[in-house]
Amino acid sequence: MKLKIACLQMDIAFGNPEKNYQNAEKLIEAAASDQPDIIVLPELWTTGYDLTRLDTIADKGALQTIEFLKNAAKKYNVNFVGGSVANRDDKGVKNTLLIINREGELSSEYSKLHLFKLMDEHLYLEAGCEKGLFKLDNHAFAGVICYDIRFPEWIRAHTTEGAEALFVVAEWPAPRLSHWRNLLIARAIENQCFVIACNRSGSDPNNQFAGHSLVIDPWGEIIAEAGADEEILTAEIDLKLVGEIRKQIPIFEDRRPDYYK
Ligand SMILES: NC(=O)CCC(=O)C(=O)O
Repeated sequence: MKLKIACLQMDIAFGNPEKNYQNAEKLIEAAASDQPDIIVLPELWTTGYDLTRLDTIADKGALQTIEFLKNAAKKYNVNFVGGSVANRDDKGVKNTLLIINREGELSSEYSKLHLFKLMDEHLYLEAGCEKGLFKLDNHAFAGVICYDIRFPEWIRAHTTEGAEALFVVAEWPAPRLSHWRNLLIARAIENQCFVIACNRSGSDPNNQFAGHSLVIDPWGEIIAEAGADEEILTAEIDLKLVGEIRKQIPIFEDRRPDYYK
């Protein structure tokens, strides 16, 4: 039930997928030396928020990134919550989270449901329409993307279906660092689940990003927190704690959904 996690809090090169693949390769190799069970990457890690150039830099069908992560998963025997990529198909570009298991298979995908207007996502991206539930090593998890954490009802829709840990991949700007920390802690407490949140570091032409990737337990205690710069944040989580806390304060039994949606 114990899982070792490594969050790659990358500094993302703006609009430069090749440079980002190289950096990710280096960080994955370094993280793998500690034999983690799950490596997590941030949001839009191949392109950053270079949205005006998605026509040329988005990953068609996310195929290049899927191949990249599959190879790394097999090489290092590790699962990936592989961050999100700008994923182009005939209808447009989605912001898609990729889940790759340690056998090197694409186990699941989730496209960001809530588009963030403050960073122009609605002008360049298509929203997803499915939940981010997935399984790795037989454990039930959920994955969401950045702005999604402002929608507690969306996260709840995953934990009522059994998710024991919530993975969040993000490009969260520094001016709202306090929102990032408080929202993530709140999601952990109200859902009695682990929260593993991987943000990026560095800056792009429009934003300075916060870093401060976090691993939070189901009691709302911070187990590990990164600084502002590029780093690999590691932590060990014990999923047994989820059942214990849900038994102690049985909120999922005590809910009154007839009175609220
Ligand atoms: N990339 C994002 O979705 C950013 C969300 C954000 O900054 C917020 O305040 O919410």
